[in-house]
Amino acid sequence: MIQLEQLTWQTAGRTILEQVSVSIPSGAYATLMGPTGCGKTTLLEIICGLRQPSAGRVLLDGKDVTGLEPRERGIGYVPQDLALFPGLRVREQIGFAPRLRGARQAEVDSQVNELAAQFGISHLLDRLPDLLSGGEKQRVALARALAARPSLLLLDEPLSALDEGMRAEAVALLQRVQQELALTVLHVTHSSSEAAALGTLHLRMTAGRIEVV
Ligand SMILES: Nc1ncnc2c1ncn2[C@@H]1O[C@H](COP(=O)(O)OP(=O)(O)OP(=O)(O)O)[C@@H](O)[C@H]1O
Repeated sequence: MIQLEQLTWQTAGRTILEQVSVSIPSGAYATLMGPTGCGKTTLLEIICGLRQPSAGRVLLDGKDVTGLEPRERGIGYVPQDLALFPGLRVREQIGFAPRLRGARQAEVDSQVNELAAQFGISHLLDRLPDLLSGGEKQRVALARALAARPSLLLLDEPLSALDEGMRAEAVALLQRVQQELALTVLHVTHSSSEAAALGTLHLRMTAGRIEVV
């Protein structure tokens, strides 16, 4: 369960988010749409702790996480540009969070292999990100986010770089992963068909506010 309470974010004299309050129940697949520049990425970054709100609170399963570091929040984040680490091979990207948790090598390897199989990227484990296609990068970024074993997954337009066929495949993959892992998802998209296919809760942001549609 994510609860956003009266979140406000101001910068350079502009109010981008204005007292945004919304609850997303555990296990929901929430989609968030809204015009470009309205503050969707800003909201995701506040939820995962990459930005501090000017006011308001973020609660995860009833716990106030507003002051916690990103890695203390148990949130998986796939940013718009995917942000793969340039010098790391796919196995190191996916193994990053388990390593950070202090997992032993055998445990890291087994988790990397399991996620790679789940995402159909086992044959790519020794590649650097420069040598991956857009769709392959997107799968690696998702696998890397899930390696942190999050209960909440934040996705910022994760399918926008994909062609129609790959997008349909990715939608099916997201549905399967969300159900298998009982994840709560907040997925930003500009595509109403993507939102309709995936969402169990539809949110719209306009003029710094969010409403359920
Ligand atoms: N660090 C910053 N300093 C000043 N303005 C910023 C900063 N970060 C974001 N903004 C502004 O805040 C607004 C919201 O940006 P944000 O990236 O959250 O929008 P968005 O809804 O995700 O857009 P898009 O759909 O195009 O990805 C934009 O007008 C942007 O220019």
